[in-house]
Amino acid sequence: MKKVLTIAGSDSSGGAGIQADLKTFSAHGVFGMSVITAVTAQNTQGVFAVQDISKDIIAKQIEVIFEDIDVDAVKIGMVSQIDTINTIAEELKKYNAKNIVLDPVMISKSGFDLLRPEAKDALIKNLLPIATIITPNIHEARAITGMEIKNINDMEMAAKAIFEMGPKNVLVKGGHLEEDATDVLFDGYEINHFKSHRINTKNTHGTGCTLSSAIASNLALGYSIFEAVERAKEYITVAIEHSLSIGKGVGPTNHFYTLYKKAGVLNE
Ligand SMILES: Nc1ncnc2c1ncn2[C@@H]1O[C@H](COP(=O)(O)OP(=O)(O)O)[C@@H](O)[C@H]1O
Ligand SMILES: Cc1ncc(COP(=O)(O)OP(=O)(O)O)c(N)n1
Repeated sequence: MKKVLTIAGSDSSGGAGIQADLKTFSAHGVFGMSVITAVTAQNTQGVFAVQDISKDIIAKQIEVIFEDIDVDAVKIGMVSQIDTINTIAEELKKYNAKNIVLDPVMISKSGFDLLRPEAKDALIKNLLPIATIITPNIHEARAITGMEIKNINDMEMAAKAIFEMGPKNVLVKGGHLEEDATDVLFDGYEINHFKSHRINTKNTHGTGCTLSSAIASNLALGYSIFEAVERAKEYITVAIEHSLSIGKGVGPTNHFYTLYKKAGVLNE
């Protein structure tokens, strides 16, 4: 069985972060493992508190996994602060980790800083260059490049600018634009678009976490970058189409639809 590690924060309400990642891994039939970087007190209405985990225990979690288990892919999500970022970069380099999917989480949909503003430069300098693929949303692509992004053409320009910072592939996600939900992939040679219709729902909590974990799962399973993104886009589209009205705010994506549909035991 392929083994995939998520290095990310915990979302107490289960819609984003580590919890979304592990659900996505299971739905892809890969074995999920986790290194927790921070614990958030969060629900569908917002993020209310964060406790960062110390760099020593983050390093130890990574070390004991890599010393024991062959890791086929790594997804990096919420990294919170400078110490955490530098520790993750050092450890992943030490173990020559492969198939690294970096979701450069910065601000939650409710407006909470999941990355401290002063840590942005460390993320760009130390995590971008080790990423097999980075998956910024429009806001994150703007923060990384300083460019205005208002349409697909701007997304393409931003993807090319981020590529120059070191990652092997860049996927700029279009979930926050108003037209169709088109994501733009640049692999250093060509641009590809992954387009779906915009689904009219308020329940989009954890979409970025789900997409990046699906890409990591597909890379672990041996798909190329193009195929991994294509399959992940199909997965997130179904997960949003059948998203769940759980809680009073922005509900989560649905990982069970794909899983149970495959098993023929769908119980909506
Ligand atoms: N309303 C929507 N309809 C269809 N796809 C969406 C919608 N919102 C987001 N997506 C897709 O979900 C994925 C995550 O995108 P996005 O919401 O931009 O990321 P993030 O959660 O990091 O802000 C992308 O593939 C995007 O195109
Ligand atoms: C612990 C944790 N990690 C990441 C996020 C961000 O999730 P994302 O899918 O980018 O979108 P929203 O959660 O902001 O809807 C998070 N909220 N919590």
